[in-house]
Amino acid sequence: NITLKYGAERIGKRTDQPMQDWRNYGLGQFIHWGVYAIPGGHWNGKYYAGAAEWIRSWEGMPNEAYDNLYKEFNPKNFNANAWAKQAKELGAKYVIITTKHHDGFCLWPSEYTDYTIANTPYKKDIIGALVEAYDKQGIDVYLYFSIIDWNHFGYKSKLVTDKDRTDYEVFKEFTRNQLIELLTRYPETKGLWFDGTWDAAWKEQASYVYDLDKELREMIPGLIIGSRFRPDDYGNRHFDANGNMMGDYEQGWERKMPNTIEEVHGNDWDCVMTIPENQWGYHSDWRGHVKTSNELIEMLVKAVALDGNFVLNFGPDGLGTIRKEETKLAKQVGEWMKVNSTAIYNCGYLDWEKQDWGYFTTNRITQEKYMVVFNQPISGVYTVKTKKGVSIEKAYLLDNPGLELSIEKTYNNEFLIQYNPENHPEEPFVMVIETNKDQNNSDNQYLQPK
Ligand SMILES: C[C@@H]1N[C@@H](C(=O)NCc2ccccc2)[C@H](O)[C@@H]1O
Repeated sequence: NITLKYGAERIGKRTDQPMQDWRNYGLGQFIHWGVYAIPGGHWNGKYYAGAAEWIRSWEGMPNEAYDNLYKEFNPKNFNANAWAKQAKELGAKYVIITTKHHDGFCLWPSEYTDYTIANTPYKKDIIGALVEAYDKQGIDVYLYFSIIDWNHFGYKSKLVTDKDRTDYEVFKEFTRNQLIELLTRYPETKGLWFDGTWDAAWKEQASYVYDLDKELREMIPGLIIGSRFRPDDYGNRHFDANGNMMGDYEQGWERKMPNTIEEVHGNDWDCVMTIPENQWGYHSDWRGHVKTSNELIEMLVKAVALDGNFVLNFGPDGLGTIRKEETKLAKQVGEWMKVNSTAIYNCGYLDWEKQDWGYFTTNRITQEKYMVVFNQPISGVYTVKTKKGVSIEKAYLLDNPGLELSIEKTYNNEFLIQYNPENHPEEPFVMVIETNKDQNNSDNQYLQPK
């Protein structure tokens, strides 16, 4: 073990209520919105092949042109309540909203820079409107904040000269001021989702970030911050020099997912996912693969089955409209959630052997167990290998509890559930299974001591 002053503050999961609530969300919504939505991945009639929110870094976009775009930002179709209502129908339990992306443009009227919504034709506080709207829908609000800030003179990716260092000190105080300002203006905030912390300059700031982390957490008790914020004494992020995770959950799964529980290392984690291959901000010409609702549902279920949360990204356009492809997917996923969210909310990993037909999830409160089916076996036989001494006593469809499914027990304690759906559901479905160990099993209620 290496002695660290700024390493992991805790070993193992946080057990307080705000973190348990976070752990039980299952599904979240990411919103990437800002000035980059105006060009939408094009400039001067040319197509930008990168991620739309990075267009300022493209040689086809002169910095001076980009840095004046905010003077046109006037999203006349923006309706915070409509966005929050759509998120509710999607079934999202929390939302992560970009307050400031790498370009440094602030969607709130920050007093620490002029590069904010207050100095656009729109003028009004976008973050305030969204926090209020999502709160009204009962959706917890988390704020995305980019440490990278291409607009601030003091931001540096690496510190070479003395001037870099003195400028960077100004940038560090600016960053601290903006974060305190955000938590002061929006005390409903449940957590901060930091991004853009991979620079060498930031990785040298272990003690400053440690102190800032502590200061922010003291402002809002229970505040949740992931592993993409603090560097340890040696500049490691996510995991310190002893391999212990820093922060409250692992934030490394961006557009990718773990495949096994071993890769999760017993930590909480989120997967943040784009609908196209790699576009977070609005791009008017999505190229490559656009995920279907069934692909997104399988990612969501896989995340929950491996004890994580799945956060689906939406990139509204320059006028504040959520594009039709995203609206359609939100509706499709939401319809599936209306029927099947019992296997998602408050659910997590069940340590039974993964089977080809799909994923197990279990409710952390009731211990109820679910089989979420994506691959119907031609045989109609669903194999379940339980733990020693655990037998399956009942199996039925979540959306048709009256239809009990037949169960065969093999000699080596495997259970074969038979189900040949007449209607071959064209979408994933859920089976509920009851075991001899379940409190909620009707027979057991009489067997348990009074
Ligand atoms: C959540 C996304 N993160 C931003 C990004 O720059 N990702 C690229 C990246 C992803 C992982 C490690 C380093 C860099 C994207 O612009 C989105 O905001």
